[in-house]
Amino acid sequence: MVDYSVDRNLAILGINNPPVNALSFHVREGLFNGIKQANADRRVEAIVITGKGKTYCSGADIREFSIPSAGKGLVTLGHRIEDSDKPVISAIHGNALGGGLEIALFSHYRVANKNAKIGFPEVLIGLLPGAEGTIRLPRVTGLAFAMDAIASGRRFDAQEAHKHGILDTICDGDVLQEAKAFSKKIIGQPLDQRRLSKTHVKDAADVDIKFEEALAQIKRKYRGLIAPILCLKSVRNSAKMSFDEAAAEEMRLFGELLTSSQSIGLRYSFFAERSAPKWKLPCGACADNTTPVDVKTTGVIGAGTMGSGIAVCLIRAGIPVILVEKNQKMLDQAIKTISRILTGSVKLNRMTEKQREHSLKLLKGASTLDELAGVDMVIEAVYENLELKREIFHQLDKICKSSTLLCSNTSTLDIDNIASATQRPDKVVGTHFFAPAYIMRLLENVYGTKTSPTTVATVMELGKRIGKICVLVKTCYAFVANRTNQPFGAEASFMVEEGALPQDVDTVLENFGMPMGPFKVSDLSGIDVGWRIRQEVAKALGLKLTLETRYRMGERITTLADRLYEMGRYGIKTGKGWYRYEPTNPRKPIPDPDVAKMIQKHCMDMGIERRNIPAQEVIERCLFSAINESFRVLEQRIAEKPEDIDVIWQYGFSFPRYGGGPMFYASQVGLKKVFEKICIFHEQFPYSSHWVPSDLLRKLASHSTEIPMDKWTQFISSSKL
Ligand SMILES: CCCCCCC/C=C/C(=O)SCCNC(=O)CCNC(=O)[C@H](O)C(C)(C)COP(=O)(O)OP(=O)(O)OC[C@H]1O[C@@H](n2cnc3c(N)ncnc32)[C@H](O)[C@@H]1OP(=O)(O)O
Repeated sequence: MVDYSVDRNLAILGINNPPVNALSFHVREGLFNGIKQANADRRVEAIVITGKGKTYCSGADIREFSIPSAGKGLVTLGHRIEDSDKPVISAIHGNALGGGLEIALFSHYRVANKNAKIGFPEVLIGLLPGAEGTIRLPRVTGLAFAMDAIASGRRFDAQEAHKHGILDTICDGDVLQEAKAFSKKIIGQPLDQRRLSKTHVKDAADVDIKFEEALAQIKRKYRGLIAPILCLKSVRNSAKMSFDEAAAEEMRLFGELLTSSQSIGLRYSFFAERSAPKWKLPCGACADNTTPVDVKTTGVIGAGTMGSGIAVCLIRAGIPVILVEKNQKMLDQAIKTISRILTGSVKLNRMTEKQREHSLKLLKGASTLDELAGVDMVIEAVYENLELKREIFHQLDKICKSSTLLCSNTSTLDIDNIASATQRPDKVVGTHFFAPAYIMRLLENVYGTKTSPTTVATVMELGKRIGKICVLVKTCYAFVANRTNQPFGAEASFMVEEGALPQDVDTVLENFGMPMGPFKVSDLSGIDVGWRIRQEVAKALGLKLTLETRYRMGERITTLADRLYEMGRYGIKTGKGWYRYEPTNPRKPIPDPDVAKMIQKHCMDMGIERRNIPAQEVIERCLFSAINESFRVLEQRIAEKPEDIDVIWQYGFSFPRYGGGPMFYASQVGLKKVFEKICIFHEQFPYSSHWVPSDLLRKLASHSTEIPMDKWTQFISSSKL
């Protein structure tokens, strides 16, 4: 794990732990022994720590944090490095992150390649740089930089690190050669001033002001998160306490964070996000054994909000788009909107003006499908109507070259049904983007019964190219995202009917960690949008909708949202929805007594007795109903693994990252407790089929011990299939 070699008067310790050279136990041991050996070796005058392969070191092994001896030995190793009688130079290329940067700060000198990335990302997994990082960095850079870097977790480049004194030199080429040349200048120089534990924080006198400034910013930016605050406190200690006292306190704070539920959730989320792109089909095809085809040109059908947003994603990533819209006025409007979105990106420094111009050149408007004959991939984004989509796919099948992939941005409709309108069902797939498509990171890719592995590989790869987090799911009504979110929204509305007000439900869920409650989301996305979908579904089922009912086809429903629609309250766009909005601050929701009156009248008319709904009930009914549906989705193999569902909730519905997602939340509450509560709600609300307990959940909950998440799906084959 650490290769030891001697090159003339230099000992080279090469960290060799692919893929990211994490500081796992054997790496720490190897470095410790290497330093010892080099100090005992008469030939050696200086020691270089470097990384084999693509990177120097990306930090502690995050998986080891779940075992009791987490990170033990890193500080001991660090002290061994700093105390070395022979100078130690860290030669950095690729990444020096977290514990990797700490090893560099224990070293006496640091040289780096100009492309290296440096940082303390621990806060992103709910921790702080607990191997004296919060005590050492301010001694090098001063307090303001250290507070910002440690509490934000951002990665910065070698130039910035050099400017702030973290790096002694940066080079263009091979960093090991640079370290060798550098060693000639420093061999024989006294080391004491190079040992950061012997130095002081230069701007210590300003610590209180800087702390208060940074704290105010952190509280605004990272609402509800503990780690950024403890990061700041530990940096403050570096200026107020002796080195040893601050280091001891840092270790205590690290221990507190390590066992915090936020860090446990964030560490889970780190790996869940990385597991999502590792798709697998029932036939055995998977990401590792399937090659995607190269997509050079694309077409997008429909220049509405979704189509325009998807076009932005593609052209921004350098992929040409033909945007087809038969209504010329809409097409012109969409092209203007796309241009405006890209101008916004320039203003936010997310792209340069030159990149914006280049992207816009990749966009071509067209009025007929014939223009799509030669493209490699088409994404249809017309409104949610099965017959319309089938007709479009039928035509595309005749127009497009035989290799063209045909994708639908449907959010609910069966992919098999759409694919059966073509002679190429193997090349038909769902690509479900989330609004606004150019902002939301999730792409829910949906395979049908006949979708080929190559088609799946291609949409997964395309998603990655355009910067999305892709999750693959199997076709069914509403797929995973909307299907598991539906009961969550339904229960929120039922509770308003039973006694809560929209703002009560929103506040509880926001306190839980959702950035916006469901009623604020509904106002943002448009009450008319939901209304139109309900009308379409009713039309397809041949149903006549009425406001004066509580049941439809044996299921409990609520017509509260339809009543708002009838009142012309479409949400933010009309200045009124579940809330009201002042023209002076059109995005700020204000609880509206008119809505409360409407709700009360509705309840009176429908004979519903209102009651107080406790906060705990709001959380349990919203989340447990979604969890129950999620277990069904797993059971039916619509989602391959629980992590996929959680990633969908994080990136599609902004579930707090530290909460993991509904499945992780269920694992933390305990499946037995979740199951028992679901059974109670099922008894209480017999007309909501989302409360019928999932068989898989029942099976898992019946075990005497909690079954870990990675074993959940094993219980499907042994029971139902
Ligand atoms: C008293 C005790 C005191 C102890 C104090 C300890 C203080 C130190 C704490 C730390 O160092 S915490 C870790 C800090 N480092 C990070 O958070 C880095 C996390 N990794 C990344 O940001 C990225 O992985 C990367 C390094 C930028 C590389 O990105 P890339 O896109 O190239 O690859 P990935 O797909 O993300 O990763 C590849 C592979 O590697 C796994 N992995 C990455 N980093 C770690 C890690 N630090 N520990 C364990 N595993 C890691 C990642 O999960 C991927 O593997 P698979 O999941 O695909 O199997």
